[in-house]
Amino acid sequence: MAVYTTLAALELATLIAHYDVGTLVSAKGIAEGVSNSNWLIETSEARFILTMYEQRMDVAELPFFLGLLDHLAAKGSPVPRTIHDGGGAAFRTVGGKAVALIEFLPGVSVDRPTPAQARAVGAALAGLHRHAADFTGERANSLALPQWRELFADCGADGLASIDPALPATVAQELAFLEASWPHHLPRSVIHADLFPDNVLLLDDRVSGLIDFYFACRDLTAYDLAVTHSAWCFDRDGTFRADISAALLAGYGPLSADEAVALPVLARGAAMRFMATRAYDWLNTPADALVTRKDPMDFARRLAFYQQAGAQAFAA
Ligand SMILES: Nc1ncnc2c1ncn2[C@@H]1O[C@H](COP(=O)(O)OP(=O)(O)O)[C@@H](O)[C@H]1O
Ligand SMILES: N[C@@H](CCOP(=O)(O)O)C(=O)O
Repeated sequence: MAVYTTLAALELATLIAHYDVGTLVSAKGIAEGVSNSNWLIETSEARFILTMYEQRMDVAELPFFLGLLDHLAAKGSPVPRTIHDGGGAAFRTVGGKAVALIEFLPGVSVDRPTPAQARAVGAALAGLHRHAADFTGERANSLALPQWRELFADCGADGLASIDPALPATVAQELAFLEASWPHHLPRSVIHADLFPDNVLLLDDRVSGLIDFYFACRDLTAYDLAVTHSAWCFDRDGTFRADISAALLAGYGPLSADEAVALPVLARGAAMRFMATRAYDWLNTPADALVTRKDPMDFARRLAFYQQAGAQAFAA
């Protein structure tokens, strides 16, 4: 459940009155998501998403995230626009917390994509990278290799072993491998960095929304494809879906020779990135917290797959 803060009807109506969007009709908390509080807002004119940024968000970074949404939407990516208030501001403050009103996009997140949907996701990701090319905002990746090492160190060997006895050795070996082989020289761009199925809205085979840009940053472009591959190409039981992989890669389009060679290493990195945050959260989320912890072992198994399959994981 991701509604950490309650907002009284009067507070909501007062907030909405600062925008040229009609009058408040209803507001419902949205249970999905883990990071921020979200409400589905209905006004006399349209639907919107109201996001309240919770403790993990550095408000100084909001202009980057919200500016990126506006830039991509203007270029034609299926990304929600930020609604600006009467004074032109992209976010406001309520009870000491930043809030933004965002365009509501239709569509549903799928659990088990079809190849046609995976192809559309690949194409939408390529479009996002193209459309972001002239975005001037800058944000470094705050969850890159050095931070994975820090997060695993914070977990401690005993903590990792409490998740799985083999995890401390797996993590130590893989960090050493990635630090020695990370392809720092590849082309860079603004990337989404978290394009999981729950961050993509689909209408049949069409991508109607790319959402949740709060990990977006400038990093290796092909790393974004590797993240997306690691998130989309496995069944719930961990089985690799070669058909989804082939469709996602075909939808994305051709990579440079260097990027294609680097994909297996980038995918191992992607698996480690999500193992790191999930393991940290697994050990540090109180039992009575409102959010459901995500299993780090899902990505330990994907890492083992990428280690074993190498380039075969990306065969056409
Ligand atoms: N622009 C949008 N249009 C439609 N639904 C949205 C939009 N933004 C968020 N949502 C809904 O809210 C949920 C949580 O949003 P998300 O940004 O993923 O939160 P979190 O950052 O906490 O994970 C999404 O799963 C989706 O159902
Ligand atoms: N995609 C990440 C979790 C990030 O949460 P989100 O709800 O903000 O996308 C994972 O699966 O570990």
